[in-house]
Amino acid sequence: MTSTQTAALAVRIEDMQIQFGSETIMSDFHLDVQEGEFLCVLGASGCGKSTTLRILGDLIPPKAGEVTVFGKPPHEAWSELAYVFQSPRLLPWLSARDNVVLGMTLRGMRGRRREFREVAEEKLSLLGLSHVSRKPAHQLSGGEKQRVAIARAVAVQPRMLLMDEPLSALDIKTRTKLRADLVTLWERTGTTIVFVTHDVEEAVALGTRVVVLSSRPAEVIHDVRVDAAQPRDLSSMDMVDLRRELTRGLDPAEITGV
Ligand SMILES: Nc1ncnc2c1ncn2[C@@H]1O[C@H](COP(=O)(O)OP(=O)(O)OP(=O)(O)O)[C@@H](O)[C@H]1O
Repeated sequence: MTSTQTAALAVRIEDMQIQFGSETIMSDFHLDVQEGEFLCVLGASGCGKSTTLRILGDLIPPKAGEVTVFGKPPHEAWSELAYVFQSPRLLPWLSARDNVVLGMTLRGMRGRRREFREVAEEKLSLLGLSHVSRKPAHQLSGGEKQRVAIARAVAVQPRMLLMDEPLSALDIKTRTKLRADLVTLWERTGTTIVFVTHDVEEAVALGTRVVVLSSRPAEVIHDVRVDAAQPRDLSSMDMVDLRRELTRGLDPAEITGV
């Protein structure tokens, strides 16, 4: 591999082993993510998707193997990442805007509070939330809260967003709207996104690339580039075929959106 290719790599996972007690979740696992990619990760329940995100974010170490994020070990790269989880994890008594500001403060970003608020307003506006920016988080709907969580993650200007089933708790209408917002966000910022989901339709709606992991020990059983322009027609034959292809080798009980 040339140095130019290395520079374009956001994530490199080589021979990674994950073990909890006597259980081997992954052994010799490989995955590369290119900078700027919107990678969707599908896979059997318990195959290690969330654990892999935690390893990238330096929350836990792998048992063995080499993991680099932007060419560095995860403990040197964590400040370039931001997480979005399935639940929004906001402080309920703070306004939407101040939850975003808090994220920037906790990240140790330098600046005046007024500047932080301006950035927060801008990110909330990008996600269609200007009208609720002063509302306390506990008064927001589930979809609004998750948007605030995404705005909070984006406000720290991460080079990579790690998203762990961020839309799965939302109703279909909100989910569909948020998918479109996420694509807009990705197009405008160019941030690398690694997005874990159980929903095949969601993966093909969002990703520039979709990988599917087998159950333990997990390995990549499908790795597909999705070149279709956004917004995508999910009922087109190409998309229907792609959804079928991606579900081969997966337990139908563990996935949705086929
Ligand atoms: N801290 C831990 N201690 C022990 N076992 C763990 C720990 N964290 C995860 N596991 C186990 O490791 C396996 C992989 O977990 P992980 O959450 O990464 O799976 P996943 O692919 O994200 O699953 P799902 O799709 O169901 O969310 C599971 O069997 C889980 O029970």
